[in-house]
This record gives sequence, structure tokens and C-alpha cells, in this order.
Amino acid sequence: MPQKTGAPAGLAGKIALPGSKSITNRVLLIAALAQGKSHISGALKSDDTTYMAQALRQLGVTVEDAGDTDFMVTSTGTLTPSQAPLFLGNAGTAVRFLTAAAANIKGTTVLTGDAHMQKRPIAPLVEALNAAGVTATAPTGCPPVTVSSEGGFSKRTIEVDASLSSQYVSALMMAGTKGDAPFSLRVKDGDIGARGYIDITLECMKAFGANISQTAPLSWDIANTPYAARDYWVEPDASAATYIWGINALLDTAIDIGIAPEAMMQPDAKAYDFIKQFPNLPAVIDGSQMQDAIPTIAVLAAFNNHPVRFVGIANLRVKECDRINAVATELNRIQPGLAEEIGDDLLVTPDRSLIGRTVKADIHTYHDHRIAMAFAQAALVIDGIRILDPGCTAKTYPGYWRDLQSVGVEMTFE
Ligand SMILES: O=C(O)C1=C[C@@H](OP(=O)(O)O)[C@@H](O)[C@H](O)C1
Ligand SMILES: C=C(OP(=O)(O)O)C(=O)O
Repeated sequence: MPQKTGAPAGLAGKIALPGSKSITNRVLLIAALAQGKSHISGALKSDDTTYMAQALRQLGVTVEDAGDTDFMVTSTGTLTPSQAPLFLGNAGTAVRFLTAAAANIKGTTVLTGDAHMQKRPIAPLVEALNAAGVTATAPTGCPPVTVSSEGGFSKRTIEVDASLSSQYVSALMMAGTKGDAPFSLRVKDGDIGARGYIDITLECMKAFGANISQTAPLSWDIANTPYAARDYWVEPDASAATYIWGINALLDTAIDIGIAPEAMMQPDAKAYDFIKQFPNLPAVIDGSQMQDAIPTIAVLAAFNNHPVRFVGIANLRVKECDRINAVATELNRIQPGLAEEIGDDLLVTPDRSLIGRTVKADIHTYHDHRIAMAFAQAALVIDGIRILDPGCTAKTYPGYWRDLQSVGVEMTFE
């Protein structure tokens, strides 16, 4: 568990952020569905991408670890059945993307995850697969999921309810290129949390040769053309960038991450426009289009000039933990009254006088990388804060604490 021991005033230097989790796991899967060899560079190596890579190996694909940020994927373009269940930890992208991809496997595939994943909803994706003529079951509404298929979607026009997760849509899209006819996908009731993640999916698919036309704001026709193997560079992770942007804003430092937010296609890059306004963050922030950045901005908001209400964040309750409750509970652990849950909104009422004070508080992290990484900001300006279970950052950013040390943060681990 890290606890800051040195004054952070002079933080400076460069951090090479890890590659995007969202893009790495999309490109790993798409490369596995393409015939030939794809070199993925700039990739994230972390728990989430390791689970994806290992599952693809179980499905007959050669995935080589070719260095700290590289994968080499060699595939026939067809996934083969695995006798053993695919164990995917708490990697939402891996579970959802592979559940839909399993529809293209002739036979039965079981997908499961850890205790946290077994509480994360998947029923809407299972229903969509059933509507596509595939037998899929998830008795609890959460993983484990069993998918039995003849090898493809027999019904080629379906709808999906994406109100709980955009990943269901991305999953069906990436799997939809296989088959003997085009695939039409529509989001039910035009309701989706983070549209930006669909756009990343479309970009990755197109990069590997997919042919997609948008027929309405949330409807697409996906041609049944095969993916083409290629080399692909993964941009740095925008959600990881938010912690460094937050630290720079809070401490008025200039740690260099080597990439501008405008150069990133991930939705969380939008968080920069808010973070740069600190200590005058807007009074209301709609988090629907930058959900993973909300813990970062909410912890920063505890040191803002005025209160901030976060809206559009109901989906945060079904992430790695209930992030609305976790952020509120841990801010209030630092000082009661800093945060309040109002329905599915989060109200943060700041106290700038906390900066430079000593408050003995153990921050619980709920096995959630983003809670640990976001609360590092508070630990940099308040003495006495300990972040429990710091190893949980391994889900998407195993080198987080080491990177902070490299720019001058002194911390102790117990
Ligand atoms: O598609 C993706 O890569 C992701 C979509 C978002 O999840 P939901 O679509 O479940 O909201 C996000 O929170 C997650 O970290 C990554
Ligand atoms: C919600 C997240 O992850 P996932 O859904 O991919 O497990 C996240 O990384 O914040």
C-alpha cells in the first residue's frame, strides 16, 4: 500500500502511458478473426489484455507476447472451440466481446470471470444473441455465460438494449462480419451511455477492412466481408491520462505524457477539457460520455472552488464496483460531508483547506483500479492517506505507482 512520504511540489518529467485497454482488446479480437499475421504495437500489457490474449489462445489463435508493448497475432480467421471455460477475470471488454464472438464458434463455449465479474450484467447481450439464432444462457443474468452455436448469427437483423453497457453493441458489431449475409444491428430505444466507445469499435473494424454503413444514429449495416490482417499501433490510454492531467491540475505541475488529448480517439480524452478548468470545474458535469474518467474528476472536485454535481453516471454502479458509492464513501472517509449520493448523481462539496493538512485515512479500493488511481490525487495533497490494495491497478495500469515515483512522488509500500 503506497503512502506519500515526500513533498510533491517539484514533480516533473515524462511518463510513457500504457496503451489503450479498449483498443488493445478490440484489436486483439479483430486480428484473431482475420486470416494472417497482425503485429499490434503500443499495446497494453495488463490483466485485462492478458485475459483476452489467453482466451484467444484457447480458441486456437497464436498470440505471441512480442515485447513490453507488442503482440503478434497469427490466425486462420476462424476460432475453434475450447473444452475448458474461458476465464476472463474482471475484464468487461474481454467477457462481452468474446461472448458475441463465441457465436461464430461451432460448438459450446463457456465464459466466466471472477467474483466481481459474476455480478456484472450480461443479460441484454445474451438476449440479443438469442434473437440472432444463437443459444446463449446466463442463469443469473451475469457470467458465467454458455454459448452454443452452429457457427454464426442465423438471423441477420437484431436489436440490442445497450442502456447498461455499450460493450454489448461493440461486441455484436465485431462478431457481425462473419456469415453469409450482411448483419443489421440497431440499439433499442436509441439509448446508449458512451457512444464514443462505439466509434472506437467502428474505427478498429474499418482499419482491418470491415465495411460498415450507419443507417440511422444508432443503426448499422455491417457487410459480411472478412477482416484483413495488418499491423496496428495502439494509442496511449486516455483513462490513464486523466490521472496525470488531474495531478498536473491539482499541483500545477507539467508532467509530460507525450500526447495531446486531441490526438486520442477514446471518449475519456474529453475529460481534459474539464480537468483543465480546475479549480473552477463546472457546477454540473455530465459523465455519460466519459464514464471511466468520473472517479478522477470527482476526487479532483473535492479540492475545487465550489461544489460539483456529476450527472448521467448511473452506469458507474455496474462497473468493477459501484463507483458512485465507492467515491462517495472514500471521500467521506477523508472528511464527512465531502460527497453525497443523490439518486444516481454524485455531489462533491469541496474543502480546499484540506490541501496541505494531515488526515489519517485508509482508502478502500474495492478491487477497482480506478478508485486506487483516482485517490492518488488526494494522497498527493493530504498527508496521511494510505491507498489499500494498490496492486489492483494491474487491471489496466500495472506500472502506475512506479510511473508516479519516476516523476518524483515518494511513497512507501507496506
Ligand atoms: O468498450 C469499451 O472499451 C469500454 C466501454 C465502457 O463500458 P460500458 O460500455 O460497459 O459502459 C467503459 O467503461 C469500459 O472501461 C471500456
Ligand atoms: C469499466 C471498466 O472496465 P471493463 O468494463 O472493461 O471491465 C474500466 O476500465 O473502468
